Amino acid sequence: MTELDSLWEAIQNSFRQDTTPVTFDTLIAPAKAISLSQNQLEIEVPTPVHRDFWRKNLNTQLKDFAQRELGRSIEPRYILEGEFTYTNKKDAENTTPSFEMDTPLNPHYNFGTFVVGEGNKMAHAAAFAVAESPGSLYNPLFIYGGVGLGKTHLMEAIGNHMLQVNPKARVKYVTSEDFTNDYINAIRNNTTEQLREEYRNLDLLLIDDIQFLANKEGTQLEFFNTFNALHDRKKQIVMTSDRIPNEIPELQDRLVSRFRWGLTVEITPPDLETRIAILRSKVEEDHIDIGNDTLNYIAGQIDTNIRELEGALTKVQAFANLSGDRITPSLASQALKGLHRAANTEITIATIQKQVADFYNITQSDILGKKRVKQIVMPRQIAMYLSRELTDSSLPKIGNEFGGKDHTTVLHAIDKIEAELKKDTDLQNEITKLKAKLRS
Ligand SMILES: Nc1ncnc2c1ncn2[C@@H]1O[C@H](COP(=O)(O)OP(=O)(O)OP(=O)(O)O)[C@@H](O)[C@H]1O
Repeated sequence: MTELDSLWEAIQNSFRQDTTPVTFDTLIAPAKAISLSQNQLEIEVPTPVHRDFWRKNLNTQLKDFAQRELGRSIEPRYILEGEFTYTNKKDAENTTPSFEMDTPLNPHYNFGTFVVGEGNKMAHAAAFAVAESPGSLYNPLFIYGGVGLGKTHLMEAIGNHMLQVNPKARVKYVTSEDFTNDYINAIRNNTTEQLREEYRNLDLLLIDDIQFLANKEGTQLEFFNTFNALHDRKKQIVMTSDRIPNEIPELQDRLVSRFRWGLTVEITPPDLETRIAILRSKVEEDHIDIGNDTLNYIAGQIDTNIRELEGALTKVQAFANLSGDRITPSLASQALKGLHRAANTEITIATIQKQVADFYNITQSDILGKKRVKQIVMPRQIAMYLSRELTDSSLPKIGNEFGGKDHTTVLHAIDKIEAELKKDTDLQNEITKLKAKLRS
């Protein structure tokens, strides 16, 4: 008989004497010891109910019995039958659960390198205030806006600032997908307690792209609990998203309402001056010799996404390096030919309204107006739906551009069209045609 077998037999006997036969037969006997190391005993249980029961009601006794038998203390670990474990999967031996590997902050993402302009000044001020007094001013801070507008930059700047003031601060940056994966791995590896401990002992949690929690109920619950634990202890939470909390589909109301406890700020696309200033700060930082006229030209080409703006600058530089020519507006224009075309075909809400109005033989002012007749209501809803699909605009912005309508009206329109599209093939064809026209 191995040490493991004799230990388990002794433990089972002790439990048999200490509990009722029913409890023993239903909850204790089905558990099996599967491995024993210096300080860990792995026990396989058939269902999560068994696992919970062992953890809650039998853990202390189990440790006492084992200590008595072995003369040393061991930590029990419960594994669901058939579940993945590190010890029985050789190839996973060197894998540590991902939540132990903090994503390091990008040192470039700090307040010093962030150019403040009209579209981001409120978000910048809020982020800075939070970095200066974490946990007390705006908690959570929720930053939302379109793609590539500096949300992650600002969020990480808060983390970098906090670490500068206190290098020992526990700061964690994750995307909501990382959070989901951490959670799934923890369930699979039976390490949810460690995961919780790790997240709930942070000083600052930065969670990026929170919209990806949509439809993930279990993760939302875990996040809800993490949120509460941090918030109760006045630890700062910062989130980013491409939209406001109540526009995130299938996000539980209790999360939405908690996200509103702090401050929600929007970042909107930068105006021309800010785009030029961003480019200028980048060329200064990288010591690139490039004149203002060229910077103005590049900034004029890309107006919605700062990542693309930076990409355009890199493209122009690469083009100049290859050709050996000086960087001028005309060289930039050659380098950005493809981009230029893309910028020209960018779809705006106004173009959508016009195309939809033409398509259904109504006027653009019908689309913007309030008439409730069917021939107008449906095209109006289609135009709202397409605005959401084909532009980066938020619901409030769309509402605004449709004659100052409330964002809930827009949301209702989108839901309505989505529902119709599932069953109405004529509508499907019409929308396909409209999209093709808009993209041509
Ligand atoms: N105001 C700014 N000043 C300087 N650089 C900026 C500014 N805003 C954005 N950037 C730069 O633009 C790039 C994209 O920014 P970032 O990744 O923060 O955008 P995002 O809003 O998080 O995008 P996504 O929605 O794709 O996650 C980064 O390199 C960032 O440093």
